[in-house]
Amino acid sequence: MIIQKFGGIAMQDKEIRSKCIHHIKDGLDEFGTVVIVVSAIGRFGDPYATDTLLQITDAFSSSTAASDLAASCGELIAAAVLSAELTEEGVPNAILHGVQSGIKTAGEFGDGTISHIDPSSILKKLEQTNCIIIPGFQGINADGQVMTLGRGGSDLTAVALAGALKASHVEFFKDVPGVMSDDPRKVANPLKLDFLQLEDFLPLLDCERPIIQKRAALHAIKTATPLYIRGVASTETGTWIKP
Ligand SMILES: Nc1ncnc2c1ncn2[C@@H]1O[C@H](COP(=O)(O)OP(=O)(O)O)[C@@H](O)[C@H]1O
Ligand SMILES: N[C@@H](CC(=O)OP(=O)(O)O)C(=O)O
Repeated sequence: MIIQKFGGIAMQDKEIRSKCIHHIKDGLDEFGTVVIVVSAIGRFGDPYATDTLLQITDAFSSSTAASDLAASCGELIAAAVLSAELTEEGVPNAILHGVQSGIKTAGEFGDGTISHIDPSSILKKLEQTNCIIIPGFQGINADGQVMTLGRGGSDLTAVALAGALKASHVEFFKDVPGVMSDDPRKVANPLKLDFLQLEDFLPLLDCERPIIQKRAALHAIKTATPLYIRGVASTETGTWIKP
């Protein structure tokens, strides 16, 4: 089993999502079972992007619980869209969201942590289908409320699920071909790295827009989970990051 994570850019439109579906089919062929984690579609200005949802009303500053519930809907919509498009392409799949995913959270709204994952519902569903979609960035707290996991939190969802489900690794699909020696938006012609130790990856995440959430990388160190970061639009070899 592997985990595949598709972020907001990889989910941006149907054309790019068809490339995601190609990677999912490849994952199913090679590894038999794929658990997919999706982020909200697009970036600010796109109708269901996280930053768009967070600005529906300035009253969200008065209720972080309400703000989290609204923000979580972006990933729910993304899961529904990808599920329908996979079905259209002949790939049977199921969505598990909210309490069904077994992801329990603690901490503050807007910046929750995963306290525990009960994998039983996912494992039960995997007896019926080998392709499951989990909306990233969210879990359910001890009071049964939806809580989000901090910006970039779908990465943490993916890595934490890998640990709980004993997946062999997590594949991240990006608008860059892999991890570069520097952010290509900031530095011209950075080198693509083929291999990194998880510890050596951490300093590359100390920037304004890291390639994955730092908390997700720290979780991968804790659970010794290998990560593979690759371009969504190509079959070019990406970057392996291993314990
Ligand atoms: N060292 C790096 N190598 C490659 N990309 C990097 C690096 N550091 C930061 N980035 C940025 O990460 C972006 C991809 O991450 P992001 O857009 O957050 O993906 P996602 O939507 O999948 O979470 C790239 O467009 C790039 O600007
Ligand atoms: N959609 C959330 C969670 C996330 O991880 O998104 P992305 O994978 O697009 O960075 C955010 O914008 O913070």
